[in-house]
Amino acid sequence: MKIGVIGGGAWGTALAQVAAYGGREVILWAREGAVVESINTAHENTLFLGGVALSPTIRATDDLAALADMDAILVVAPAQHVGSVLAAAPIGRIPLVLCAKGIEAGSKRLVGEVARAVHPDAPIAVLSGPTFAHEVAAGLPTAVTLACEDAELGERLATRLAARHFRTYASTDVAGAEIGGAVKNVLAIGCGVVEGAGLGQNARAALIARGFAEMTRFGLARGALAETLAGLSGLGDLVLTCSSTSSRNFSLGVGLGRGDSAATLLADRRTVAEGAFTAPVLREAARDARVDMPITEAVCRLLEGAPVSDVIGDLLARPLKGEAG
Ligand SMILES: NC(=O)c1ccc[n+]([C@@H]2O[C@H](COP(=O)([O-])OP(=O)(O)OC[C@H]3O[C@@H](n4cnc5c(N)ncnc54)[C@H](O)[C@@H]3O)[C@@H](O)[C@H]2O)c1
Ligand SMILES: O=P(O)(O)OC[C@H](O)CO
Repeated sequence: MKIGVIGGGAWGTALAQVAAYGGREVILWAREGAVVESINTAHENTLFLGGVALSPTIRATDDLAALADMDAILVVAPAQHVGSVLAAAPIGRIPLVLCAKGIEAGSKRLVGEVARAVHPDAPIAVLSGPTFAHEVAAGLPTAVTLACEDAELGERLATRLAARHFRTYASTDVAGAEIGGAVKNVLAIGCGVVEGAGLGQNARAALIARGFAEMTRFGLARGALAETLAGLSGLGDLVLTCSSTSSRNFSLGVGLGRGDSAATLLADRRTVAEGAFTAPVLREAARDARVDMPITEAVCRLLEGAPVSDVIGDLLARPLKGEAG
């Protein structure tokens, strides 16, 4: 099976490394000439995943046409850029495995909806779960959801993309897998704020639990299955991302919690913190669906510059209610 990867950031590179196990050839498209050069000459992505020795069977290119005869393509560009990158790629009927976690600003579309609009003939799958790129690239174990409406194709992709340390669990709930990954990034910013503002570990655990309630309400309203939201791509990834400064979203929140502005924190980064872009559009989508998402609303206010003490005070001052509500 010939596997292509679109996106030469940390996750695209780590997934190329997984796909290359057993000596399989992988072609990775990267936007940056420096990434292409570094992978092809030194077998390392010094810009986004330095220190990891990559398989020599991974070949990098800056030409999307090189992906024209792949059996499957992993799409690992940031969510806001998936539409533009895919529009320039020769996809036709090649199955697309979407690995970005976010919602497109403006259109309010999940990444799968974006891909379907650009390439209506391409089968769509989603790969998502608790996966820090540096751990996966180092061969540490994890497990992910591989969701595809076509169950047979999903099983085939799950089998082909699995490795000894990278377990894939097949599902047919594409929306559920996508919503978990998109929403957890926003909640991770909130948990980072709790850390940065020194609000304690009880507060972080409470925020994870109430955040999961929020993710579930939104997911069910958008047709997701509860078991997907409680699985690897939902709760599993939520717990990971809300617990570690290895998360770009969590660490952005830590900075906000210490009183830095989002503009300052984001200006210093080459890497993507998807939650910062997903939060405002998730708030809009939740309001459209009449789903109450107070933590998402709070994260949006923090990103917009509201003082941490005001936002936390307002969250805590909301009327008490039943836990199931
Ligand atoms: N890094 C991880 O541990 C990890 C794990 C799972 C999922 N993801 C998801 O994978 C996706 C990609 O993240 P990453 O960590 O690989 O990226 P990264 O933060 O390592 O690198 C940034 C990426 O954004 C790309 N980019 C920047 N501007 C662009 C533009 N205008 N058009 C197209 N591409 C542009 C860069 O080329 C680079 O590939 C995100 O949705 C992220 O949430 C990341
Ligand atoms: O660094 P983050 O916050 O983008 O998280 C990376 C992955 O999504 C974790 O599964």
